[in-house]
Amino acid sequence: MNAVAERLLIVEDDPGLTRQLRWSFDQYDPVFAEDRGAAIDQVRRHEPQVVLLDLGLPPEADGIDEGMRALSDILRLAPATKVIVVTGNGDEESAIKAIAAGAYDFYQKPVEIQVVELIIQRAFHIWQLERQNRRLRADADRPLDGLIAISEPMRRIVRQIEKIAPTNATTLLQGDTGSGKEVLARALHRLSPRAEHPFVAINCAAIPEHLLESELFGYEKGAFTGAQKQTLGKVELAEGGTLFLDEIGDMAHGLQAKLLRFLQERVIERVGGRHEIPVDARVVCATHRDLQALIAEGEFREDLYYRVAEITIRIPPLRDRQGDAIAIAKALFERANKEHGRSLRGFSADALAAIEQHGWPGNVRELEHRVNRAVILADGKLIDAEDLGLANAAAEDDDNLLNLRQVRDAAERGALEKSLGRADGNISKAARLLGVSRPAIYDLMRKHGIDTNN
Ligand SMILES: Nc1ncnc2c1ncn2[C@@H]1O[C@H](COP(=O)(O)OP(=O)(O)OP(=O)(O)O)[C@@H](O)[C@H]1O
Repeated sequence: MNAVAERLLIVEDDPGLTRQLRWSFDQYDPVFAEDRGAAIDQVRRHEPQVVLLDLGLPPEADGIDEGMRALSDILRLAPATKVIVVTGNGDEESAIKAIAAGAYDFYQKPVEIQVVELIIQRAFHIWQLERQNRRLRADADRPLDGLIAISEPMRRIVRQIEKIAPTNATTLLQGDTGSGKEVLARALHRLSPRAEHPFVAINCAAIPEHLLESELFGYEKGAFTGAQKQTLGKVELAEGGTLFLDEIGDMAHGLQAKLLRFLQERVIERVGGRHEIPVDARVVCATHRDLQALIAEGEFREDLYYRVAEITIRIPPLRDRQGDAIAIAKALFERANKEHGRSLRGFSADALAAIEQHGWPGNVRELEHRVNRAVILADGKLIDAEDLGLANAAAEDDDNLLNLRQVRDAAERGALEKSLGRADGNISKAARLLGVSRPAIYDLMRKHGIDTNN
């Protein structure tokens, strides 16, 4: 944290004393004012961290009213300023009044330069410490840190998140795999009054149905073979905080009914338990699937849909968020460059063009994956399209393709086929290569008519 130049303002109407102070404190390059108006002008112009203020200012050099007004004006304008008031000999009452009004310290005339100097030094020191503190706090208060939103649709989403955060509304984040659903859910939590309480995430697609119930709702000792002790579920662990249910579209029907009950009545029952336990947790769900279509197919309960989608936020795929891919790539690059101890300079022009052109079927996660790999493997000082594994995509036979959608679809299919090929048809491995989840790769295979039994 870099220090700023120290600047002292001396508000004093006695010319003899002013001269003495100027000479004594020239290391601070002091600025001067003789009355309240001039003092305020100097505060505006020079933003001094420390002010030495004589309380007996004209037109009432014998009273303290004008000095007290100057004190309050300065603090209103620049509350962090350390104001040291100078009072008449023995006038403790005024000094105490000034301290009560926000002055940092006081000093009684006659002025002894060495003592005043110590007080001033300490005031600058405290100001620096407080500034550091303010900065650290501001960093912690920026919960959207790390979330990059350059494109208009993403900026709109961030504004929505900021509005929804203080409420308890159950929110559904709908977006393709890797598009940032979890980052947004976390931001929502951190911006909410629940921020001090836990954020508990669970991926409904990753856990087999019979285990998901006990993961979610917990179980009592002896509820089933292996249930050796009472165990709390994710819902209970999120007490006071936020429960993030990822891939809600993949939740089995039976469990949907239990989740609905929790959302309606705000109570749960542990597996093998006999009584209801009230839980106060805000629920945020996410899915890459089209819940309306799932409802039509009878796979998702309509009543649950209306409960989880009190507010729906649709996150567009990365390819539709103009400017985001490059901005996120650059931020990811900085992080990876540091993390892997490399000293690369950035992206070459062809890499940037490839990032803009690529269809990003795996969205930000794919971007993260490619940038990380490129940072580790790049030979030169700049990352080029080849390091990103995008050289072919850029040079693909695009003359034969009519529009952007077709280009993207072709790139998506190409990447899919390549990864399946490289993984010898092993879906999990192919998903890892592409940086997408298993359900997402099945969706992509369906979309491109690729046989899952291949
Ligand atoms: N706008 C963004 N700015 C910076 N990083 C982002 C952004 N969006 C996503 N990321 C990063 O991309 C990765 C994937 O994001 P996230 O896990 O939130 O996606 P998701 O939609 O929840 O994925 P999935 O559907 O596969 O669970 C994370 O590492 C996340 O930090």
